[in-house]
Amino acid sequence: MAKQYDILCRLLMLGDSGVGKTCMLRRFTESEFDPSHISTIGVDFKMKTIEIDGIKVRVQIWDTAGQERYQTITKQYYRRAQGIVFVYDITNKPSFQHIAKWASDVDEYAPDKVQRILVGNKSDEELERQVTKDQGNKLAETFGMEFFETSASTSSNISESFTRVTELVLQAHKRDVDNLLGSLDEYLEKAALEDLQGSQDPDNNTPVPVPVRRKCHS
Ligand SMILES: Nc1nc2c(ncn2[C@@H]2O[C@H](COP(=O)(O)OP(=O)(O)OP(=O)(O)O)[C@@H](O)[C@H]2O)c(=O)[nH]1
Repeated sequence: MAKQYDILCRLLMLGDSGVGKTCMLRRFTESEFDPSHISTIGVDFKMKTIEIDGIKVRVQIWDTAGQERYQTITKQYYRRAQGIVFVYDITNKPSFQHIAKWASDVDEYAPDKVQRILVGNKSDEELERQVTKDQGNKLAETFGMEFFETSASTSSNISESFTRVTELVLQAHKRDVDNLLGSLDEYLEKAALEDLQGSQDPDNNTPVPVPVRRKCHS
């Protein structure tokens, strides 16, 4: 059985209801866009495997409900997040103003090492724009985050933003990743050696074990 991925990373999407979190996630994982708005209840997640610097990363992305009434549930997911995608809607100023609140919740409930990016979604709706790109950039700078404008509708910057936050997570966990890859190399060398020895011994029928799935932090 071929190894399917090297590392698992957990991302969390946060932002007001209707900013397009579910659509962004579906665009990234399924290359689809559904214009209807069915509010997420509590949390949901989707997975996608991407390759970064030769490492196969299984990205598990948690999509949270933006509605206030689910906040008690969704906050329970902050603790295990390694990366956060804060999303606002460029055609909805209040959703932009609320980013500060989402960010302060993350400060309170997420691990210190958590990586964050800021995303202004619905960039295809230029005529309806209420938040300028410059305002987005400045807010991101204030919080020390990288900034993207995306469109789940046209797919603009969707893959780039999810890939970037995953890269930031890998960088933040670099030592863990190096250790994992180091032990994988050792393991493969050992397995190859055993395989070679086995092939020289006609009585040796031992199967070569397959690397198991591992996570990128404890
Ligand atoms: N024009 C445009 N519309 C979008 C885009 N992304 C999402 N929408 C629309 O915005 C609405 C809300 O999208 P959702 O993805 O359901 O929003 P959400 O943030 O997941 O909402 P909650 O689950 O309630 O938190 C839907 O009607 C989408 O069609 C986009 O990039 N461009």
